[in-house]
Amino acid sequence: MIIFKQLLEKRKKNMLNTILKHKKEEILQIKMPNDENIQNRSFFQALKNSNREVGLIAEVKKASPSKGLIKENFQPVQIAKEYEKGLADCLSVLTDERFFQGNRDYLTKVKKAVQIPVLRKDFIIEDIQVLESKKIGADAILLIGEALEPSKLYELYLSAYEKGMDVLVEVHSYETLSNLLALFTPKIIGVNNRDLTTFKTDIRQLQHCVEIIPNESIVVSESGIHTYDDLQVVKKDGAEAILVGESLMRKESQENAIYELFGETSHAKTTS
Ligand SMILES: O=C(O)c1ccccc1NCC(=O)[C@H](O)[C@H](O)COP(=O)(O)O
Repeated sequence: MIIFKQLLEKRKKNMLNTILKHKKEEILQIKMPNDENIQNRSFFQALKNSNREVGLIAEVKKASPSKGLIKENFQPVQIAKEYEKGLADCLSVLTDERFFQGNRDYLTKVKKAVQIPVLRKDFIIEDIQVLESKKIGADAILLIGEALEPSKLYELYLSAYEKGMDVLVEVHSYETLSNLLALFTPKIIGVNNRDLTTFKTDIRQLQHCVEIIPNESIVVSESGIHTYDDLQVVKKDGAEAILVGESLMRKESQENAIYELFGETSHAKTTS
């Protein structure tokens, strides 16, 4: 039993590396899709002018390495439409197939079915994936500080903006953030409450980073946000937006799940 637990821990510890190793192989097989040519939407502006005091990026997430299968009978377009009805500001769609049971076609279908901006949630490490993201209709991509050298991340960041997409620059640690800020100021900074090497999640992670985040960057708190009380905690720590997947996905109605998370009883636009 102890050996089994140790093996499980070891496997979890290496998860980010395992994913990145697989991505490097996957990139060699990318078949560039036809250009979907769907009109670009500003992810940044949608968060800046959010429907609520704290903006919401609602994630379309079937499964994850830490939780396994999250949503049986997964219908990405239906979920996305419900999120939009619930006044999510933006959507995040997981496109990684191996570890999250996502698909790049899900993103394209979702983008065509809703009016709000869509983030491609994947592990982007090479420019070819940035181009691919644009072609499938992404309005924004995720770049992970713990997965990339700062200079590489900046190169991909510039490439995304050149192509008309926004970037959610995600970090977990103060150190990663501080190294990136020495190079440039991302327009949108996400602090992931989940350590991607151990899966340990602490919704107070933002408090370690917030003091060095420049005023002009939008601050997003990501992962592990389940309740209205969690939302109050991250808001108090400085979150201007949240990225939520699992807790919304596990509910029967994604629309009602949003109201519940924000402590709302009705479909009211609550920005003052
Ligand atoms: O979710 C995971 O298990 C995971 C494991 C390894 C790398 C990334 C992972 N998740 C990506 C995310 O950042 C989350 O999907 C996102 O922030 C939403 O988190 P949650 O609300 O906890 O589903």
